[in-house]
Amino acid sequence: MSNTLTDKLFDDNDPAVLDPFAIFEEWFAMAHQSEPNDAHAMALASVDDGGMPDVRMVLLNARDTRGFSFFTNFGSAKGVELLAHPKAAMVMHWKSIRRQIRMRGPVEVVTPAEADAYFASRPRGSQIASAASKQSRPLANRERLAADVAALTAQIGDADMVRPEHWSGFRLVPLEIEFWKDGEFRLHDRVRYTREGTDMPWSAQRLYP
Ligand SMILES: Cc1cc2nc3c(=O)[nH]c(=O)nc-3n(C[C@H](O)[C@H](O)[C@H](O)COP(=O)(O)O)c2cc1C
Ligand SMILES: Cc1ncc(COP(=O)(O)O)c(CN)c1O
Repeated sequence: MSNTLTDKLFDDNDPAVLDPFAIFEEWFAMAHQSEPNDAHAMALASVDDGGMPDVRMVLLNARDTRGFSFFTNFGSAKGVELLAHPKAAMVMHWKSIRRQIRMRGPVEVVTPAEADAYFASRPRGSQIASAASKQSRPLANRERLAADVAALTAQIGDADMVRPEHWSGFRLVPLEIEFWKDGEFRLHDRVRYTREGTDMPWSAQRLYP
């Protein structure tokens, strides 16, 4: 008899509703053991003013009982899209364990203190890069980027790098979390957790693969 959360998740004889954040942690820990790199990479989807979906990879940074955060340039395509339409979907797929987790829900901007703390933890080179890069806007050539980085580096000297206003984080607050585990002949296991709001209880539903 084994009793991982995953066993319970897919046990039809035990209808207990689990904490999906805890299941996430179990899978995420497994992924960290087996993925060659970036187990915390996720595809993040947003939508533009025309309703056209957009997607790109970001790194999952902080996570807690509120939700799942990532950091970026707020003038980037994703920044502009999420500020205008603060809802997102994300998916993580770990090839090494053949599992997928997807989530959807509203996004909120992290607090300045949270953004400052994460920014301060990054290597100085990354701090300077995110201040120098006008992410997602046209760049004439690579030389221009190098010159911008060099100018900023000289300007700062030995001073601490302060987080630029345009660089912060979003937190995806999931109202849906789906767990998918590969099965033989495409007969996968899927269970979707949903809740009506952040203060509402989760319910779970198995889905056809
Ligand atoms: C594995 C991986 C992780 C990435 N993580 C981030 C990230 O955390 N934040 C970020 O702004 N861009 C990240 N990027 C770059 C984005 O995928 C994307 O190129 C950039 O943010 C611009 O996207 P946008 O034009 O849709 O805003 C990452 C790319 C890869 C491949
Ligand atoms: C442009 C950009 N910004 C931010 C990140 C997130 O990583 P970190 O905060 O560790 O630099 C990445 C990761 N690839 C990135 O490419």
